[in-house]
Amino acid sequence: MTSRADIEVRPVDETGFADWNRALNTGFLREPHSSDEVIEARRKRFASHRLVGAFDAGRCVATFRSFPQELTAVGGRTVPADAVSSVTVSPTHRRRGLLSRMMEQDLAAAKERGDVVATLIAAEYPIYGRYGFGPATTTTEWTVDVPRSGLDARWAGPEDGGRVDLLDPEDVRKLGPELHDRLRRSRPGVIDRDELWWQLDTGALRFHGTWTEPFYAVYRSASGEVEGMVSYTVDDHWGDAKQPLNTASVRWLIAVSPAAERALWHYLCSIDWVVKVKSGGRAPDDLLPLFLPDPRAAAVTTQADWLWVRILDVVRALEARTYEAAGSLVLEVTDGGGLTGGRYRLEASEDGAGSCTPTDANADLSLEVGELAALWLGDESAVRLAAAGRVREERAGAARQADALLRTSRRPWCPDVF
Ligand SMILES: CC(=O)SCCNC(=O)CCNC(=O)[C@H](O)C(C)(C)COP(=O)(O)OP(=O)(O)OC[C@H]1O[C@@H](n2cnc3c(N)ncnc32)[C@H](O)[C@@H]1OP(=O)(O)O
Repeated sequence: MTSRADIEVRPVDETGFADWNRALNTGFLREPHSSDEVIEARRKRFASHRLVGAFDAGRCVATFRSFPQELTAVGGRTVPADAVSSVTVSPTHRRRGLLSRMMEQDLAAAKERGDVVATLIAAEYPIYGRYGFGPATTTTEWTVDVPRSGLDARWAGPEDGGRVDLLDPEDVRKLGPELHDRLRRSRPGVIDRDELWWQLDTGALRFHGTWTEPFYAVYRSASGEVEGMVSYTVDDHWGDAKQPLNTASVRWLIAVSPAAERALWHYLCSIDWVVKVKSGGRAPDDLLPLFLPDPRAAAVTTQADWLWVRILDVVRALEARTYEAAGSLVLEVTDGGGLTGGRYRLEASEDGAGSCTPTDANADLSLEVGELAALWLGDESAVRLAAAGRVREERAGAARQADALLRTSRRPWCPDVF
């Protein structure tokens, strides 16, 4: 076995990209070699990203990629994030510390650059807590049993003067970015989508070899404003008695008004032949079930952690968001990675603004930096974490007070995978 010192971890340039891509496919258990077209598409997609590989005797055996991202905090301000993806270690080289080496280097560089957080979508829950990440949003998928929903099957469009129209991919590339930008500035947990994201989503850039065009529909309000958009596919499934049993699967549905959400869900549930609608990943408090006369027709089929956040700068993270109540709280934050631990006083004022300063005062609440990430976007409850022994109250009632400050009336939502 090669010793740890003989395996080199270094940035990957143009010349090493095909080998890096082969190692990435291998780690994700996909066909190792990609076509030239796919390699070119990925090269284009990752051109501005930071690619790292680990090399044993010249062969790439581990991959890591990070790139600049904007994440919306509570209140609508965005913070610069170091988005981490393409994390793989070949089965021949696992559990020898390669991920730790790549992650520690990347987080140190992100801190140095001034990123406020690092983000990722975890393949498996146990991997990233050790690096200070915590689960900061939850994803929920519903499957709607359409005939049971109680929706009017004769529905012929929104009753509010708005309208739903089908879109072609090129229209999506024109109208989607502005709608998404409006959404992300109002919804904590949403991340930015760049132009290449829209090209990939609409088949203009083909990343995975095969491409099947999905359906796209838009909701416009009575005044003609674009307020919602959905992308979905439908399978072709018929029962033995020749009855249609199709399932519509939402790839994504974004909206900036409840009217748009209502209309798009009703639209999906009214497509002839469709008896099931799979919602795709939503926030756990999504409005979907409430739009159905019988909310039990929407059954939760998936509920899991989604966006993981690693706070790199406690002061800037806590000052970037707004607060639900006025108050003061001293947090003792432990950071095994040595990037942002310490004792901080959080002061939230009546207008919702927060200030955060290092302090020597007695702590109210002690917690790991990953638990702070779980609280930061408002998804988790400090009272719940205290009950589970994951945060410690140094003053009775501190967890309840933390919830009054940090929790939000709506849960955060990250609609994308990256
Ligand atoms: C953001 C994303 O890209 S998510 C995708 C993550 N990638 C995958 O799931 C692909 C398949 N898995 C892999 O490629 C690898 O197993 C990885 C990347 C998850 C881990 O890489 P490794 O080099 O084996 O990790 P490394 O040796 O640095 O492990 C560090 C520690 O994490 C633990 N660990 C690593 N992976 C896991 C896991 N999947 N489950 C539980 N613990 C894990 C190790 O046991 C080790 O613990 P220790 O320090 O107490 O001994």
